[in-house]
Amino acid sequence: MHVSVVGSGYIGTTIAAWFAELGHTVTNVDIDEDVVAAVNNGEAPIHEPGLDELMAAHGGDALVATTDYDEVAGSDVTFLALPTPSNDDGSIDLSAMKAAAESLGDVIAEKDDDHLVVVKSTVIPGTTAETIAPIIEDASGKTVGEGFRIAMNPEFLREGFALDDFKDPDKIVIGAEDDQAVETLNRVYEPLVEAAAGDPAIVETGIREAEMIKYANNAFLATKVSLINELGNICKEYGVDAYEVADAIALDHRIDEHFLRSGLGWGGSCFPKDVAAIRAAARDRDYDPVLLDATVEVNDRQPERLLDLLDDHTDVAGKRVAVMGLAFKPGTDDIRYTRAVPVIEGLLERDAEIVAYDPVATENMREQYPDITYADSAAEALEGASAALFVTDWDEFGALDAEFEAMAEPVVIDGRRIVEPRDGIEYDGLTW
Ligand SMILES: NC(=O)c1ccc[n+]([C@@H]2O[C@H](COP(=O)([O-])OP(=O)(O)OC[C@H]3O[C@@H](n4cnc5c(N)ncnc54)[C@H](O)[C@@H]3O)[C@@H](O)[C@H]2O)c1
Ligand SMILES: O=c1ccn([C@@H]2O[C@H](COP(=O)(O)OP(=O)(O)O[C@H]3O[C@H](CO)[C@@H](O)[C@H](O)[C@H]3O)[C@@H](O)[C@H]2O)c(=O)[nH]1
Repeated sequence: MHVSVVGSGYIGTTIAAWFAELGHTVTNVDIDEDVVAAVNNGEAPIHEPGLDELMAAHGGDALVATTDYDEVAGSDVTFLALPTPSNDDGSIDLSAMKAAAESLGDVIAEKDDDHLVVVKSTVIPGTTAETIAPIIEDASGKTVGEGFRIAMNPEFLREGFALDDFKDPDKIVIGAEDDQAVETLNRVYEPLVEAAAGDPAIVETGIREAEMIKYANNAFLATKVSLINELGNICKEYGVDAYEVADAIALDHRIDEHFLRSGLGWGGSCFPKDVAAIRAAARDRDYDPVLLDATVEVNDRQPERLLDLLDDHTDVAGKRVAVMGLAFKPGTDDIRYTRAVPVIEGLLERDAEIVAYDPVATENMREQYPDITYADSAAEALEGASAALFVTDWDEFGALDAEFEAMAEPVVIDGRRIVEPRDGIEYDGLTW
């Protein structure tokens, strides 16, 4: 099939590359010329393990990027993989989606065959049918079901594992109100389902349900992490090993072992924005989402708790402090809503001299904090530091050993349970 993907960010690039790998012809549209050039040169515009190889194989070949929406006309189906960031009140900003819907409508106006538009972005229930579809109708002069069709197909992949998650998903959710849209989406995913190592469930449901399933998924997982963080905080007060407790409760299949790592809490481009959006949407309908409010409150407190632990061990004013990890989690250069930001802010308030290290996210953070020092290695960050705060659980941090000996004062405050306590360091951790 000929598939087009609008937006070539974390989701758009991943799905475009995979659709090409699965044998589809793929056209990728993005407004950013640098992104388009990278894709056509066979380079990944974002950092994601394994993506370089996939882009090298298909970029400029089965996968061609363009800034020109007209190129979409030759495709059978278009996925909208555009950002839906938070407004100040938590609701989602649909400006990119609306602009793309209008451009797509102009293309559909000129097209003779039927076209399927699939919302891949995370949007509040009602958005696809009540906001996106009418814009395409106005711009194309056609109506849903006559000239074009609409569907919603949320994405559940995780950054850092994007390729594996996409090719081997637990579920594929197809939200649509007409059989032809369902059939087309099933054909798009057919080679993926055949190649998947597991047996992904295909959930055929309504458009609103598909939109809500995405928020429910993320709200559930974010709440699970906040719950284990709350329990971890209580464990610490009682000198109980929170990870032993987590391992034991995970044996109950109703709980399971995933998302039970307590620590600094959740960041990233999705949980913060999606929990904020569904809380705002609930309030919009006069429903008070007390549990989701608490989910966020627990999460907001974790960096403060880390900084309180630091204060228990040393006064960092005027001292060099290493911030170990800047990405919101390992395996990505994404710093959106990373817990590193409240940690850096807390250290700046304490007049610490910050030296930060991350294996891949340094350049992104440098744009936000140009005035702090960035080290090229973990060893360089630790050298001469009076304290080290572990913010991201990169594997390489777990292997640090002799490097701690170069610290001025070996105070190690672990936000991610990544450093093993040992002789020679003054260790404290959020949940240990
Ligand atoms: N990042 C994830 O892991 C993830 C996972 C599941 C769902 N999602 C959802 O997918 C959506 C996209 O997220 P993302 O992280 O890929 O976003 P992103 O910010 O990484 O990428 C968006 C891309 O869209 C381009 N763009 C912006 N406006 C455009 C327009 N009018 N026309 C064409 N291109 C345009 C940008 O240049 C950018 O390359 C969001 O709704 C997000 O919630 C993201
Ligand atoms: O036990 C855990 C698991 C995760 N986290 C933190 O939670 C955040 C999110 O992690 P993860 O879910 O692995 O990364 P994302 O790439 O943000 O993926 C989430 O958000 C995506 C975008 O919506 C969804 O597609 C995925 O299903 C969903 O897991 C990160 O800050 C992690 O450090 C923990 O603190 N403890």
